[in-house]
Amino acid sequence: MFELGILIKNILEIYPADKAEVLKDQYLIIEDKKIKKIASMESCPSEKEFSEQIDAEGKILLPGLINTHTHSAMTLMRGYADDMPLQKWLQNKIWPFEAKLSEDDIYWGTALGVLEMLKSGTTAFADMYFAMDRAAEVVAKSGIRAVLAEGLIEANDGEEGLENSLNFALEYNNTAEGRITTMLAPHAPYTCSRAYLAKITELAADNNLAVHIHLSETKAEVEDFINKHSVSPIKFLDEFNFFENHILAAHVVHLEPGDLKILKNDNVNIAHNPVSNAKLGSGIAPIIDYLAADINVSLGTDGVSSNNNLDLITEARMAAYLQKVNNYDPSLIDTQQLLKMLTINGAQTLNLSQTGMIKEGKKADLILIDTQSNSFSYPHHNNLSNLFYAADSRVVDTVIIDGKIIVEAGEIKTLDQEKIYYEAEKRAKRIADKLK
Ligand SMILES: CSC[C@H]1O[C@@H](n2cnc3c(O)ncnc32)[C@H](O)[C@@H]1O
Ligand SMILES: [Zn+2]
Repeated sequence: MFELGILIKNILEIYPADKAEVLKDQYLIIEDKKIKKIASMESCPSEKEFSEQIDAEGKILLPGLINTHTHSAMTLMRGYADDMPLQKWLQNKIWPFEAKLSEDDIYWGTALGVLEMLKSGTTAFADMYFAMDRAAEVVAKSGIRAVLAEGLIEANDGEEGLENSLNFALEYNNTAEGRITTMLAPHAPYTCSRAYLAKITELAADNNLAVHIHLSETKAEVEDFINKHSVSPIKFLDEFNFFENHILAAHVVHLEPGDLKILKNDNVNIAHNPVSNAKLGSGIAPIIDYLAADINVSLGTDGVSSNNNLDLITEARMAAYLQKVNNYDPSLIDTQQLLKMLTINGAQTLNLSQTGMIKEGKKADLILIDTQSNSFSYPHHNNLSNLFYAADSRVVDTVIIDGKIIVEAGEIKTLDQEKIYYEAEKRAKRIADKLK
């Protein structure tokens, strides 16, 4: 049947993200999954010409937010392991819990993560975890966009795991009507050997796949690495051309001399995770230096166990505040930069160049923010300021992905929220009880 498209009318303001300009009193037409037209309400066509229409009075339109580093199923570990440093947290609490996860647990943990991401305005995310075929089921059902990768820890996964992760990446790339793409994902240079990482580098190049990795997250990790290998993790990877593929490097908090030059020359994409870095006491990534060097910086939440939510609006606030306080300079990282990190930069990081901005011809991944919501606060001098400095994700009203309305008036249309809460609670308790 011929699809008539969606009309969004009376949009208070549009923030395109690729330019600082704010468009006021607009309408936008979505057709065939894409943004067909953006224009002033003065020339708005009749709503009869459309199959669906949204009245966006009092609402502002933004590109969908992009979470460039998470482990969705870790929602099951929310509140299970707080107030610990990274290695102790992983070794004493997280890895023992993960060893007890079944594939169904991962399905329901991912479902809880995706539900929370959608309701908080995230339209695309990058996930590194286990049993990603089950995560892919959730992505397909929910309508979200995702870049999925099977995480690899050499001691657990070995050659067989590597082969499986490649098979997953090849089989699932460009599935769910194109909403799922894939990467390879060695966990970190301290859990994978040179030979293993070199093999992944070769496989990524041969199969045109990007690579997602945790990199230089804590001071102790970098110091231990240097003691063992005599060079920093970044220099170590550079020695066998790891960075020649498209790289999504999560964290990148602690640099050694020479590292910044490598990141810049090799166009490494950095997923900055300020809340997780703060909570685990890992430090503050020098993103001001990255941005000054024209390195692409986007934002990620990391897993819920180190955050403890998936709210990119509060993540952005933390990103700005940490740079301001750490450098004694309140002018650092303004709201337009936050918007860019959450959208265009995220799209570049995930190789999703058709998303991340509001422009005719781009994919219709869009969110409407309700400026009348209690959480948005008053007065309204500057709506982007209220969004990032006063609000939280409860202000998200509508989420559209690939031209489809997924969240309407704050309610999810594609997933069974009550069932997800029930399953997540039951499964998280079962594992925690076993580990007591
Ligand atoms: C191999 S799948 C991903 C693996 O990473 C673990 N993880 C979660 N958060 C972090 C982090 O901040 N640094 C390092 N590793 C992390 C997760 O629990 C999985 O085991
Ligand atoms: Zn992580």
